[in-house]
Amino acid sequence: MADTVTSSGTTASLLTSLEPLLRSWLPRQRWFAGKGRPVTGFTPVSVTELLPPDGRLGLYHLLLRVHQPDAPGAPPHPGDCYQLLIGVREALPPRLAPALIGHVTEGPLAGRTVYEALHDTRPAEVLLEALRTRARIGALRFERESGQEIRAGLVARLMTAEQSNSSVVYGDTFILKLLRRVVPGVNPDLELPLALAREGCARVPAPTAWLHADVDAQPYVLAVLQPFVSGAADGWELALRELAKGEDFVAEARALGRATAEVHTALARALPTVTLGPAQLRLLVDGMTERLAAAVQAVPALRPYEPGLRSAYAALADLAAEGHTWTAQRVHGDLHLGQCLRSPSGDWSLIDFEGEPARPLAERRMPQPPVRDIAGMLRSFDYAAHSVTPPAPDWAHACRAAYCSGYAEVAGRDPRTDPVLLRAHETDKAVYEVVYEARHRPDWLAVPLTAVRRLALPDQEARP
Ligand SMILES: Nc1ncnc2c1ncn2[C@@H]1O[C@H](COP(=O)(O)OP(=O)(O)O)[C@@H](O)[C@H]1O
Ligand SMILES: O=P(O)(O)O[C@H]1O[C@H](CO)[C@@H](O[C@H]2O[C@H](CO)[C@@H](O)[C@H](O)[C@H]2O)[C@H](O)[C@H]1O
Repeated sequence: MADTVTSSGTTASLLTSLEPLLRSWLPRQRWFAGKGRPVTGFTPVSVTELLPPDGRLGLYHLLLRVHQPDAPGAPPHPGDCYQLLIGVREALPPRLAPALIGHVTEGPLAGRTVYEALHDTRPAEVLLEALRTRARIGALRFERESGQEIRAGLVARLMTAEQSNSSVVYGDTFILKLLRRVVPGVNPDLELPLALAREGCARVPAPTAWLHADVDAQPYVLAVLQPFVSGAADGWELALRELAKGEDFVAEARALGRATAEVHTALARALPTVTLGPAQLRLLVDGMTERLAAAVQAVPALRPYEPGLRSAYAALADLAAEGHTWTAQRVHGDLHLGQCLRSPSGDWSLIDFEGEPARPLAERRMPQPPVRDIAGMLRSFDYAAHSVTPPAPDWAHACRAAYCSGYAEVAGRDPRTDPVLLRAHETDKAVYEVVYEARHRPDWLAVPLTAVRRLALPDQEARP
């Protein structure tokens, strides 16, 4: 552990007290990626006292490596590192009951209650104030983009929607996304919006400030503050609303296609692009094939479709062998309707450039064919249409076509002109979704499995 800044004596006691409480609390959090395996222990990566516990409220920032038995067949892993903001109080007021982690029974903090401090306004406001003043506390570095101001005294509220990370809204002005599972290195959730903002692309809220830590000479991006798009609705809720009314979503799908193309065009200007020749395409296909094999192990319901799904990748390998090449660039990496925000004036923004949370950071930062994001959105229209009763495949088909047309209007190239590349990427995404749902929302598993059945059929190349 690098910098540890606490009042004397409280660190060891805090960690000892927390261990049994976190063992049962952590696996219940939506953002906890190690579900299904017991938590066997912790190693502190960094512990920073933000408020001493001698007053009414104590506040700790923790980076904890969480130990779990390795998943069956997986290579040995040191354990994921999670970011926690822990509050300490004498007792919790009723409004904070959902934030309870547990009651400390031993040591200097005995009799106190520890809780998830992001639910509490004062701790969340401590973070904003630190960003506003560019504070340095222990290993924590609170940074603010030059020329960007933060007004003092904005009131905090935690966003209640369960996500991969946790977000706090300040007034109606800013939103702070606190990353939960953190890895050292450049984080695309800061890197890409900053690059886009500096490129003048208005389709992404520009980062105002961010938190990072240097631990054992390793940089960690921990949180990003952006302007809050007030009154926005996300594409997923809008799509479901239209489906419920029996209305199409074609105009919005086209606008989303245009917005995606604008972001892709700006990313291609701001960051390097590469040509994928036979060797790189081989690696791309190998990656897809390996992910499918791992997914079949994890979710046996995929097994009957494995040969059909493999044929999607084999078709891409054949084109590569014939000498086809494609351009790759930095992309969003996990684009779906929930990542698209429509402002009250009707403008679309894209958010959450973290990529697929389960993938290694180096992989998420690699240039990829832009069709990867397009496939994500096409899957999302299909998701919406298959999450209602009765399913509405024609609704999805119309959205998918309109999205591709909108994309082509801006990018000058229609993704449907590359059906083999598109099918391979849609297949890869559907396989990812099967694993994601099996792990996080088993009740939803049938939705991507429906797509898997379709994508495993050999005549899919002509779609959408
Ligand atoms: N700039 C923003 N303005 C308004 N709402 C936002 C903004 N950024 C994110 N949100 C809301 O916060 C939610 C979570 O943000 P996101 O970046 O997708 O986090 P996660 O990685 O946890 O999914 C989004 O679904 C959206 O509703
Ligand atoms: O938490 P993130 O937004 O980073 O993304 C993860 O969770 C998403 C679900 O919340 C998941 O998306 C899948 O479900 C969506 C509907 O809830 C659907 O619109 C998407 O098309 C579908 O992939 C996403 O895959 C996962 O990475």
